[in-house]
Amino acid sequence: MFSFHTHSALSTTQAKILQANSPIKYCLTSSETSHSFEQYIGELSRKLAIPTQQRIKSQNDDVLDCMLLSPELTAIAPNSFIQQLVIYQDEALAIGIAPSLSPVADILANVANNNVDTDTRFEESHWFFDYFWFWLATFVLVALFLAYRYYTLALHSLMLDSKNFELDLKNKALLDLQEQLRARNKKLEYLSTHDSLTSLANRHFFNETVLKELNRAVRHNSQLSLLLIDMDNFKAINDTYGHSEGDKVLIETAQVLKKQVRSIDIVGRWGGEEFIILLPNTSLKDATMLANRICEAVMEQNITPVQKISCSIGVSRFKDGDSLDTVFIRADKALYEAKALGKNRAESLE
Ligand SMILES: Nc1nc2c(ncn2[C@@H]2O[C@H](COP(=O)(O)OP(=O)(O)OP(=O)(O)O)[C@@H](O)[C@H]2O)c(=O)[nH]1
Repeated sequence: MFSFHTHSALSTTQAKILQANSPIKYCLTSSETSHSFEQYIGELSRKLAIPTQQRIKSQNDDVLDCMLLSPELTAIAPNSFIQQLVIYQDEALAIGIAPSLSPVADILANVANNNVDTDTRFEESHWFFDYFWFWLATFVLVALFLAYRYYTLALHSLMLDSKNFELDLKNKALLDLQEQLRARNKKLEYLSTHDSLTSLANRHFFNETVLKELNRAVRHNSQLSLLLIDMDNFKAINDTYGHSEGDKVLIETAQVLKKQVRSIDIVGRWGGEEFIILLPNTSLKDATMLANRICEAVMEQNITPVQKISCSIGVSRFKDGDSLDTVFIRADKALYEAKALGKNRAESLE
């Protein structure tokens, strides 16, 4: 492939050579070594009777194919020289070397036909080199812009990461707080529904549970019984051993009661030294049997230093239209009966 270079597009070595041969203006070069081109120029020079053209070589391989028109050729204006090259193109064809030179011939023909000033034409054909600084500046600007974009994006991403990290920490702290809150709520709920001394259901929770169980019993047409338990001679225990020993008796008795019932039964502390047990799906007879078993179990306790302690129990059952109050009254009557009959026993009232 052949090309024309203006001075500005030539290498330093080429420019020097040109200067030495001043005022030569243009340099016809090929990127490949081309003997046919040399021959072509030689032939043309001979036919045009142009003083011998001069081929200048340098140590630089790049310039090996640089063909300079000798200083004598400056007598011919570049345009007219080019025109003559075109004129002799046919002759070049005749000597069989033109085909490999067709790119050169095409360029020359275009220049001649368009009647374009060679300077302009050649400058146009080397737009890249002539606008080198423009392209370089554009490239640098684009590179700077991309670097800036990358930098801002990276910075943004870093800031987001840090924000995310911060949010993660806050989120974790919130989750911890939520967990603590949940645990406290659970504890509060437990405290509000259980007796602090015995850990049995308190009266409030027991009342709520009775309502649910009563509804269930009505729905399933099942029996529901109630035990009212009162410790015997508890005042004497307190008086003899002290209030804290009395508390201990209440705590241990609560454990005995829990052990005697099923998991579906609800044991509560009604108040003072009184306990209450709700027995779902239990007849009055079975409830009375359980009450007697409880009396025996309480008696079997050996609490130091009180040792023997007993309780009395009143038993009743829910009938149609009953509420906790009405059943409680009958159970209390039965309890009174048990006390009256000598304590440490169970009595029932339908
Ligand atoms: N240690 C302790 N004593 C309590 C508690 N609640 C009530 N008492 C006591 O239980 C005693 C109940 O006494 P009373 O109602 O006279 O009944 P009692 O002595 O058991 O006699 P009977 O019921 O007839 O067998 C009182 O002395 C109350 O102070 C408590 O939580 N802890």
